Amino acid sequence: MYEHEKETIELGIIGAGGMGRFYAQTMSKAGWKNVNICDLPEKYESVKKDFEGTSIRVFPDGYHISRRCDWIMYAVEAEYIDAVVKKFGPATKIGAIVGGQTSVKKPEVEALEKYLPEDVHIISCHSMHGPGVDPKGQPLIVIKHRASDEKLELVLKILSCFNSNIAHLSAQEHDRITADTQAVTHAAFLTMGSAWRANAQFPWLLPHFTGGIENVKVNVALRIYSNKWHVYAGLAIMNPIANQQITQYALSVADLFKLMIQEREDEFRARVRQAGEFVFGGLQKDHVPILLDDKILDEFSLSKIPKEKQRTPNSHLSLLAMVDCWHKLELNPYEHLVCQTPLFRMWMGITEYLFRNQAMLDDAIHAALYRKDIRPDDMEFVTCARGWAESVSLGSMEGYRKRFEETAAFFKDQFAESTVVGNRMIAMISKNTTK
Ligand SMILES: NC(=O)C1=CN([C@@H]2O[C@H](COP(=O)(O)OP(=O)(O)OC[C@H]3O[C@@H](n4cnc5c(N)ncnc54)[C@H](OP(=O)(O)O)[C@@H]3O)[C@@H](O)[C@H]2O)C=CC1
Ligand SMILES: O=C(O)C(=O)Cc1ccc(O)cc1
Repeated sequence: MYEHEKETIELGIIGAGGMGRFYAQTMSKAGWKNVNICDLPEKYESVKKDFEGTSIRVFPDGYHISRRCDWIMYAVEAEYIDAVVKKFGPATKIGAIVGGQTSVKKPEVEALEKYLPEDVHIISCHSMHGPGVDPKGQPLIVIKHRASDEKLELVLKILSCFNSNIAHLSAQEHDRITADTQAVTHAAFLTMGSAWRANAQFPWLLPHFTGGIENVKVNVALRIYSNKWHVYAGLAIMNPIANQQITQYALSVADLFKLMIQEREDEFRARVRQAGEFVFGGLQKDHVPILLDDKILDEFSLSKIPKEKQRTPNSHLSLLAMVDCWHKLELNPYEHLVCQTPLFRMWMGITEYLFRNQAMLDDAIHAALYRKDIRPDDMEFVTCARGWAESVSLGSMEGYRKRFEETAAFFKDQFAESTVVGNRMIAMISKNTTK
């Protein structure tokens, strides 16, 4: 397919990190003959070495890419997008198509509009998964920002090699939806990690954090902390809508906690019930649950605790607060599945599981109100949720990095194992992504 284009079109990627390499390799494997990539000039020799023996061409910097390529993708840190496009954008070949892969589109399209010559087309994209995940069936957002239909057609041909589910959105729609699908999800898992660290807990050693949906919490939190901090910082701090949503999440956590410690059972139950009805009440009778059964999740444990000792009740404050947050923001997460990432799907899956399983929800509510032995965990969760929300609203990338790295260091010995288990979990949950 597209044999002529594959021989003649020059594809270019600026930024040879995880995503840039993943794009270059996938395109080259699909038969695109002219795939070009660069990173920073000081990394030229090492990147060249990494691509030795492949047909991918490595260049010293973005000027080389800009001057020769017909399709160009900036795959750099969101924080640097303005500076990098400012530098190389003006050298773009006449009539080329340019876009970015950053996880937040407002700063990206602003930079492209500002620095690219007017005869250049702007079509951005965003794969809704990390570089280690099979792209087949995962959402791939395409943003035709300033381009002819003919150029869009060419971009769709180029991106077809991922076999992803293409969704067309504007930059604004993208940022509104991903604030929920990604930024709040990450905030919840980041909070779990820093709360465990604050309590000096390795959760896989504790009965109330092992088995079933607890395994998702532990694996996903560790997966995030084992990745690059700038990905999470960029999409939270540089997206103004993300800030509002993360702030509401922290507020929901704190409000619920205040009702819990005063044992105001009626109000607490009413608030959880109303939120649950708002989010899940409209589901059709034949709705297929995202997770079929939480027993499936038992096999994704990092724990060595025997199964029969598992399952002591947990308040699931993180999940109750998520549903409360969606309710307060009047936001239906099912409408956002168009931008789902594997981690969001997992998060939705366990939330849906809890709220549609009345016995489990009752146990969680009871534990939240009356089990004093888990209060220290919930108290740290409240503190850390507010800490992350403040860190995002202060807008300091450096502050975010410090918070992130402190917790990452605490968990680092477990990363190798959690990555393997996390990959299996993502493969399981992605099986019916498109359904
Ligand atoms: N990782 C993920 O799961 C996903 C990430 N994204 C987004 O894609 C983008 C890239 O992410 P990812 O690949 O993970 O990050 P990486 O940090 O792995 O890659 C970014 C690369 O760009 C390089 N770079 C920085 N400035 C320049 C420059 N002036 N010229 C050439 N190269 C430069 C960086 O170098 P250095 O490290 O020295 O700064 C780095 O090697 C980010 O915006 C991220 O938000 C999108 C989807 C998924
Ligand atoms: O699945 C997730 O949320 C991830 O953490 C991976 C990820 C990170 C950044 C993106 O822009 C898209 C996907």
